[in-house]
Amino acid sequence: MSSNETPRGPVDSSRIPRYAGPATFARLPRLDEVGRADVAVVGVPFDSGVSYRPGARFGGNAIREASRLLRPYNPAQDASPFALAQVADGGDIAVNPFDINEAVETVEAAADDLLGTGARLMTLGGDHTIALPLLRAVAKKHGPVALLHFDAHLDTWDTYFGAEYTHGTPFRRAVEEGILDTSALSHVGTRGPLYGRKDLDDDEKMGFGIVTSADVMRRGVDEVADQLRQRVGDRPLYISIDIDCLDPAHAPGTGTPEAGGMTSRELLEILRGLASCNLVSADVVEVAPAYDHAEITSVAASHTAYELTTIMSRQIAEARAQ
Ligand SMILES: N=C(N)NCCCC(=O)O
Ligand SMILES: [Zn+2]
Ligand SMILES: [Zn+2]
Repeated sequence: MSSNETPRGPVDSSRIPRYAGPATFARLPRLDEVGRADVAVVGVPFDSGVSYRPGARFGGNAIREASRLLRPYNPAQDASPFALAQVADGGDIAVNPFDINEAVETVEAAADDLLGTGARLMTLGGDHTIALPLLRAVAKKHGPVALLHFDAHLDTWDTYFGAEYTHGTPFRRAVEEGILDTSALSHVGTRGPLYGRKDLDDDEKMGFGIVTSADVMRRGVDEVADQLRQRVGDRPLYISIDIDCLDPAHAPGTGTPEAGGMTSRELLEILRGLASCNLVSADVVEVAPAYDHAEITSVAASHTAYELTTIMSRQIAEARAQ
């Protein structure tokens, strides 16, 4: 879309029932219907990197289904994200479920292609393994990026069963590869048992700060968002959201749930507090609908992706206006 074209928005749910027709994210047009997008929403049906319950390969489509109820105006950010920029659903990246190395390469290549069109990426579903190839692609474009990683887990472990590419190891690999700006890294929502104290020591050496779920509760969302904003500054920022950052009460449909997590309200409010950051791409991973009830998890994930796309659309519109 060039700057003088009006973005094509979602199907009007006051005219066509929102439960009718195939699901795209927020009932937006498909990418092939609009040619190119400022924000491409893409599913990644991959879960061969999990260490416990499988099922995140179905996350992207569950989030699309739950996103039928999203409406075009976001009052929390005073913005109509799909009118400010062209947001479109780019479908799924077809990854090999039997070969993790090949899957990682496929995700990176698909992300390269989409970023090469000038789009920012909002990926849906998959297990956390996919953050590594997505970060590789983003870093090729922007250089090493700041990372805010919302998760119960550190995901900076080394290997599982000798495997380097798993959902517990993407951010150690990313630090090793030099694709993260190690002066601006933070986990948010961390909690639960670890393998040993060394997990935390290693993580700190890699440059990560930690805001635990208990910190969010004690200090409150505004103070946490302020601190994260300061840490990130105006660096290009990637936000990776493992839905298990939420308490299992707010996100039961996930593969490695841990008690004592954030509420969906806390997560959404922290994200809104990051609206001024230079968000270049984001993911929402680890939604495993087979363990969900009443779409609790996929509704939370769809609203999370909505806040993230709103941040990106606002920034695209602001940059155009300058
Ligand atoms: N990235 C997620 N969701 N979980 C990582 C858990 C790794 C483990 O089994 O210790
Ligand atoms: Zn996790
Ligand atoms: Zn994770």
